[in-house]
Amino acid sequence: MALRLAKHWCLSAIRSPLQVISFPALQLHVSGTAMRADQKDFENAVTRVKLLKKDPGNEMKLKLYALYKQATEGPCNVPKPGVFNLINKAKWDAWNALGSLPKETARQNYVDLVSSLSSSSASSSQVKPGADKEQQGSENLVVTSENGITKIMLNRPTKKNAITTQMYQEIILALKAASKDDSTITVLTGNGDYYCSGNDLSNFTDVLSGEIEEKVKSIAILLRDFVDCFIDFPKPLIAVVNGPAVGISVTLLGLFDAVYASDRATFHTPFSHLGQSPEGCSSYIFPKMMGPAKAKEMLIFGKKLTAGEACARGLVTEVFPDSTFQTEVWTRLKAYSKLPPNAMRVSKQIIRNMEKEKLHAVNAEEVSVLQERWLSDECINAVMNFLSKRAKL
Ligand SMILES: CCCCC/C=C/C(=O)SCCNC(=O)CCNC(=O)[C@H](O)C(C)(C)COP(=O)(O)OP(=O)(O)OC[C@H]1O[C@@H](n2cnc3c(N)ncnc32)[C@H](O)[C@@H]1OP(=O)(O)O
Repeated sequence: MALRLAKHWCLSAIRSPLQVISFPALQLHVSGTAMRADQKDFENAVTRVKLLKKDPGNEMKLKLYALYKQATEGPCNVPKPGVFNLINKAKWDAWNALGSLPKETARQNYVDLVSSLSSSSASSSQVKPGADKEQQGSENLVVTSENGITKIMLNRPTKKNAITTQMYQEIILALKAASKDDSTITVLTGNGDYYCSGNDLSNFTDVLSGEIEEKVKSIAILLRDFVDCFIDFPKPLIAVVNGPAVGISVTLLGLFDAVYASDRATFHTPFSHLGQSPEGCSSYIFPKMMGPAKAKEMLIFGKKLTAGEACARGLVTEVFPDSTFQTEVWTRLKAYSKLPPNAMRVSKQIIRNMEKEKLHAVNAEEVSVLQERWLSDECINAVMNFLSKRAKL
């Protein structure tokens, strides 16, 4: 089963052609190795290139392009593009420079080159996690505390604040710390034009490297712990929804004590489109909150709501014009933060305690269904489709 899926992921990703966005001169220095790459290694390498998180730069892209063409089509056999067709000329030059390099050698060189790329990006990303735990925040998650308010801000605006696995862990730590700090209320918000685009879909790319079921299991445990933290959070928790919200950032809103939204915000749960199913206790809270018909419109059919519609359905507490959103909301929150903290905690607890057990059970059930979904062809295809369209190479 695992092998079949691994193969499926790899083959599904080989779709978009390589595109080079600039055109530096090219010199090839690719060493061979004793190991011979077979077709499957090559396909795996092609997939890994599409999923690289960091742009490898144009020179590297040209090398990869040339080796790919040589490995799949043999020596350059197309007419040289005109002098003003700069990008295609650079690509042609790169391919042509490989002369009569045999296809097998090109394939091996491509695999080696991708391995060197993947290992250098892995080593640079390993530096962070330890330090982040101590700081309870990082570049992607900024935690500040003042005037009785702890603010947890998603800070990945170029990716629309999509949540990586590291960010899930950091949010868990930040919530645990906030539950014990001196603040009266805790706020979750986003930096930039989006509140959050939901789960970072490249969280699933690790699954490519094998042991699929184990990886999916660890993501499931992470999701369950993450949602549990919201269920158990003891202080007033407020969402300041500064822009569009997608996926898990929407479903979680049912666990907040107040949700303030800019009139620019939208609320979208495209689970069926992604071959997935609802999480964040929304399968239980949304029907209770807005009635089953309206909840199903969102959770099954993926209807995107405006802030006004979300407010009418009880998902949002109040909508503010975007131009005055930050000022109005923060003025309100500062006033709330001066209310007696113990009274607010006790009131929250008495409301939450009625349903806490049920919510934990719902969370466990949702995660278990999702765990199956993540292994389904529907989900795999949808995620690969997004990721391969996104790939810039
Ligand atoms: C622990 C596991 C939990 C699992 C449960 C969670 C489930 C969910 O949350 S499901 C929802 C997942 N999210 C999505 O499906 C949204 C995917 N993104 C989009 O549809 C669009 O990016 C957009 C509508 C959010 C924004 O579109 P647009 O304004 O056109 O901007 P771009 O598409 O160009 O996005 C800019 C940049 O950001 C990257 N990005 C955005 N969202 C995600 C994401 N969810 N995952 C990964 N990357 C994302 C996008 O790829 C662009 O990157 P570059 O191409 O590198 O610039």
